[in-house]
Amino acid sequence: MKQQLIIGTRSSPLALWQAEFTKAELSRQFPDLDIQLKLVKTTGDVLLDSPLSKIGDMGLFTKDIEKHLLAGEIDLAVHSLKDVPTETPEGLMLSAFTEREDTRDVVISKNGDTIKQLKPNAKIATSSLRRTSQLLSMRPDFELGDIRGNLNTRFQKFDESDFDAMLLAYAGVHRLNFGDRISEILPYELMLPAVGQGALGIETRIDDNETREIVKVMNNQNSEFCTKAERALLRHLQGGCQIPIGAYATYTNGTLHLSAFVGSVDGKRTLRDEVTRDSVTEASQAEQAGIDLAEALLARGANEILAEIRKTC
Ligand SMILES: NCc1[nH]cc(CCC(=O)O)c1CC(=O)O
Repeated sequence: MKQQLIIGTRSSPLALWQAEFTKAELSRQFPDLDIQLKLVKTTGDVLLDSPLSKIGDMGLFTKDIEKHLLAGEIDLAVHSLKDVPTETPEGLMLSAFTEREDTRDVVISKNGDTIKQLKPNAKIATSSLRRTSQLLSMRPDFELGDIRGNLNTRFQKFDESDFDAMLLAYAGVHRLNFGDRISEILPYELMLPAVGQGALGIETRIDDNETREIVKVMNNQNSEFCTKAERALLRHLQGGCQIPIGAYATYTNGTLHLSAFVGSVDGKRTLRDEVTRDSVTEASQAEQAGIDLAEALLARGANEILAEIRKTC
């Protein structure tokens, strides 16, 4: 039995919260294990401060930590699952999908306005194509801009800016105790979250059976099936580009339900569809539901929307 376990994490306050949470859970279940955190600076963190950077679902937050994992300098990596690319590097695997926090997005507005209440042509901060597309499809009048940095920095910059509102994930806002700043929790009918939003993905080396066995206690089957369905959908659609796509799965009494959205960045073309599968008992069935929904979206015109986006990415 292993005596020491080293967790690799980014050093942002949210990443540290998530790594400390993982450490606490593992310590509770394995009291004799010596668990240490190792902070890793990632390309994504460096680029956060550069205004020209285009950061997104390209593994910029995960690649550097994965190098440390492959080199054996850390035993496991704790990521926000939504920042983890759908293709995992050779030799590594996601060994646990934690129970999800509320997966919805939230509006933080200066005077407490909801999306509907915000004034015409309000200035909204978001850098995500997914949020941009869904937001503009509801409110084409909004002027969108960008606030960069980790969550704490974004709150600080937002308060000093002339933005009227910003959009964030409930999970991060709640974990860092900014919950009292939430003006509206966006219902799934208006805003589908990012694939994997609200869950942590715990990554290990494939050949490290001992660590895999230990981190299994963090796995939540419901979360695993739901996020695997969402990730299979994304893998089937994305083709190396950051695209405006949202998805949300539930898994109750053996029934998996998956909703998804694909849209143009300007929000003028949007597609939504869903699939329900009964008697799901294996992760592979959940993944198949994701692939089938992706195919249905492609057949209904997602391929044209995506082709347009790929021209510029
Ligand atoms: N892309 C940044 C990121 N990665 C994970 C979270 C929050 C935690 C989560 O959504 O799981 C955030 C911030 C945000 O989108 O508001």
